[in-house]
Amino acid sequence: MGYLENGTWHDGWYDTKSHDGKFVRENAGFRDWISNEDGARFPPEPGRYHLFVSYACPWACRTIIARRLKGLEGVVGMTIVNPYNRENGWEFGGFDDAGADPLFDSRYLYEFYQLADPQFSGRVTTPTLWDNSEGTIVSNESADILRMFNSSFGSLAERADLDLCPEDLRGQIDDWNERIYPALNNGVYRAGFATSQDAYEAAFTDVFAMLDTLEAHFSSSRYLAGDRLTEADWRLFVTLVRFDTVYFSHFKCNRQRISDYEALHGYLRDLYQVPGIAETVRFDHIKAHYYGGMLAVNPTGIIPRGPTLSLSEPHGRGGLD
Ligand SMILES: N[C@@H](CCC(=O)N[C@@H](CS)C(=O)NCC(=O)O)C(=O)O
Repeated sequence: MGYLENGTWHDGWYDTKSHDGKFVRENAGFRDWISNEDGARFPPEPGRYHLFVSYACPWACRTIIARRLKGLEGVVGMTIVNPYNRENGWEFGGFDDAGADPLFDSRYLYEFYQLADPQFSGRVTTPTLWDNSEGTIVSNESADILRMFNSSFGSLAERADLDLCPEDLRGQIDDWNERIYPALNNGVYRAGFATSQDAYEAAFTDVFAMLDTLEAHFSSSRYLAGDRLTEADWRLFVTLVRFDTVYFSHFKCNRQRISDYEALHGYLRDLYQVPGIAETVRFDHIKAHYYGGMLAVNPTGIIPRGPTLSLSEPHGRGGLD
């Protein structure tokens, strides 16, 4: 884990000291947009863009899921990085299904950031969306990449008809996203990376208040917004699916497991069983990354064997609206 400063790599953990022990996530360094509008700098083109992702990373998995569901696999290339993220950050190869760099044969993901901006200062994160034509990074913000994959590729997407962010549900989707991101998606990280008791407890309270809210919602509704799966569900799914294996123990979010919540657990299984999704959930990468890579949180690097999950059991949610 580290960062670039004026284009030079430094090994280093997050600075919580200057925030009273709180973990504060940095904004993404690249936030351009693939667009089908006339004259766009980054127009949709088959084979032009490449996605660098970690199967361990919930933010990256949002984009893996969108690429999969939209049928963009033949249009946007993808390389899985090694899950450990140690002193040189994200690295190519050396783990089951982690690929070599297909473009420049580099060793580390930070080399792409140096190519995009030789003076770049900031963190090197997954997902990273690379543009082969300009030789630069379009975006390393998953929320934006998710929206680009949903709507910027038009008929290049095999499932151009599938809209993960339909106009009539946009307000509800944005509202859920704005509530779930700080309290839960990032809340588990705020709990796990806190270096003061107060910061940890505030995050813990937010995480379980949100899970309780969601449990009540899913007791009578099948999905977050309307009667369809939307982007808001997939953004939530990537956190829920890691919860019992990682966030409960490693990040100390241990009031309850998702499997202790009846409706949330059914909802999680419902989404896990959507065709194509289970393959995006790689617990070998997830455990290696969190337990084996975050030595500031787990200094021995020991990877726990459990827990046993039941994500493929019947979800029983077909009767809900
Ligand atoms: N806002 C970013 C956050 C991405 C992010 O923080 N990814 C983590 C992996 S789960 C990462 O690459 N961390 C490396 C670092 O912070 O140095 C997004 O949603 O795309």
